[in-house]
Amino acid sequence: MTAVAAKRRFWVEDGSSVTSARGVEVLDTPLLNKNTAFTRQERAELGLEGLLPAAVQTLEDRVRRAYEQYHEQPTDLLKNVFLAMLQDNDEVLFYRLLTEHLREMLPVVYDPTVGEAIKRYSHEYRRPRGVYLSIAEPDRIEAAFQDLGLGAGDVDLIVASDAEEILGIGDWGAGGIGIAVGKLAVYTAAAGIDPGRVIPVSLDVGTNNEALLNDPDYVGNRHSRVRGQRYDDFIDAYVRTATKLFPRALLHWEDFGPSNGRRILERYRDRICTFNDDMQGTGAIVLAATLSAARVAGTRMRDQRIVIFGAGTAGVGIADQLRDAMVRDGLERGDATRRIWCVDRQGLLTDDMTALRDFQNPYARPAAEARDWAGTGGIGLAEVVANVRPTMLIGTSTVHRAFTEAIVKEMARHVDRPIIFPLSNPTERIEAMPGDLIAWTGGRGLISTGIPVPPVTYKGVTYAIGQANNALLYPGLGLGAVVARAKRISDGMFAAAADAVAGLVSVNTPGASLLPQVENLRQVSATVAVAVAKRAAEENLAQAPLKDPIQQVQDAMWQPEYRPVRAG
Ligand SMILES: NC(=O)c1ccc[n+]([C@@H]2O[C@H](COP(=O)([O-])OP(=O)(O)OC[C@H]3O[C@@H](n4cnc5c(N)ncnc54)[C@H](O)[C@@H]3O)[C@@H](O)[C@H]2O)c1
Ligand SMILES: O=C(O)C[C@H](O)C(=O)O
Ligand SMILES: [Mg+2]
Repeated sequence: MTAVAAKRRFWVEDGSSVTSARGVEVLDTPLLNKNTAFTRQERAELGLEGLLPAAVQTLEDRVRRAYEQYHEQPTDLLKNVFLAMLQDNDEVLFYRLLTEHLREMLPVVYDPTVGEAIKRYSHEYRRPRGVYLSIAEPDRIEAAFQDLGLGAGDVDLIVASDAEEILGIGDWGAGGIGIAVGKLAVYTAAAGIDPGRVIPVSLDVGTNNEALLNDPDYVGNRHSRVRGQRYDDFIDAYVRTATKLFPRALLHWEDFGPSNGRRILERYRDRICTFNDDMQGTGAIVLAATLSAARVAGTRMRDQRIVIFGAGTAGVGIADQLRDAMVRDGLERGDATRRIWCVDRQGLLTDDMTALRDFQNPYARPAAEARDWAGTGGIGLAEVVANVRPTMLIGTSTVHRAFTEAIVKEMARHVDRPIIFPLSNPTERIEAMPGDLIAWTGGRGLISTGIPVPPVTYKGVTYAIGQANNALLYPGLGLGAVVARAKRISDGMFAAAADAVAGLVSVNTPGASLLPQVENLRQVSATVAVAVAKRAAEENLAQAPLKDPIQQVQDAMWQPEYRPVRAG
């Protein structure tokens, strides 16, 4: 039985969990199990007396021991596996430990170690978590969800991935469930989304990763990726079934390939409550970091000249939100678009190129503009930077070390405070390390990264590097949507979320971070949630009354505490 399937074994009444389970079944239900923290009375009532050692311990005792055991794990991957086992055994303990040590453990549960765990998924596999939907059996989708035993009002959030572009590490097939599980752990740790009301989903449409196809241990469908009508019908069957069975659920899309991510979002965004995290969550957190950077630089949004390296799902998602922010700052849409230059594998995207993706087209530059820019190898990033003299350089390319010393120094020659965001994840994909960027710009660079990095000291100033990762944004967005019971997720809700994050940052001291610190993730998420819920109400998208959004958001946050358990 999966961890999620076990949920139907209990319900909550007056702050207590009431369960029909007895004995080992209680210990096997992660959201019910308190292990040595069950009281004598609970042990008697639930048939646990012979099954536990004598001591009755507290959650604090259990956290202390789990923290010691965590430190006995020799590698980050084994720490990740240890935490997954804890989550499958005692979810309250897992979340309490994670919440108390967020800065230390977020990189293990989430980016960057989650990437390694996904690569190793079939080998480290111990037990299932979530719902695994197979393209071979689209008519079994409903039955698969029903196996969870959850009712129509029981689910707030579903995170689904087809795993075609996991972080910057490509196609990892069935292992992609790991990104859905990781994102959901962050939703709970950061925003108090109730872990009993969420579902991680693997949409297994095959994989083009030959190492997996030839790995005897691989646990997913062993064929190449299905595309075209069959793929679309499968996604459609997932959306229809999930929204029919769980009409209150927000559908979050994660790590789809560029040919599908945007298409899927465009098809459903005006019909159901849904968003794509890589495009929209990323766009909004990068906008927040940009607003802070512009404050430090003393410049306006409308005056930025922006080069985006890697015009895929995330890169163009960022372009869209920066363009919209320039429009809000007074530019015409066309003029705002013209302040953005996108560079991809084929170099600068220009309007004479025939193979551009639909979503890249709006950003294609007139070919005539760049006629004289070509160096020996065409119009690459170096030529674009030299000619555009950008104020901002954003990396979403997955190309490690693409931001070379020569390119960065050239950029820094023409602008006082160069804004440089190497956003590719995980660590082995990042376009440049912050220490180098600070040194190459003589401390003038305004830097933010997707992975967590330690502060950099340069010439006596310590630079805190804010993590421009969508983890600072989507948990609060989700919580705000849940509290407002939003019908849709609008562009306005992302803009409100970005403003809320930027509003929490004080950039007055030299070297200050452009984004709030990860330790403050719960506060950040609560603030974002309030802003998102209010915006939903203003746009008539809220289905729940919002009398006191600040209190409503607080009340909605699940806390990692043991509840009393009664036999029922
Ligand atoms: N910090 C964040 O919150 C965040 C959010 C989303 C994605 N990302 C990261 O951004 C990266 C891209 O993710 P995505 O979902 O957009 O993937 P994607 O596959 O949709 O886009 C990557 C783009 O980079 C281009 N590219 C690849 N090699 C290139 C090269 N040599 N030169 C120029 N362009 C090249 C690809 O053609 C593609 O258009 C990943 O590393 C991912 O982890 C970070
Ligand atoms: O998962 C992350 O760390 C951020 C982002 O969604 C990504 O795909 O890289
Ligand atoms: Mg992602």
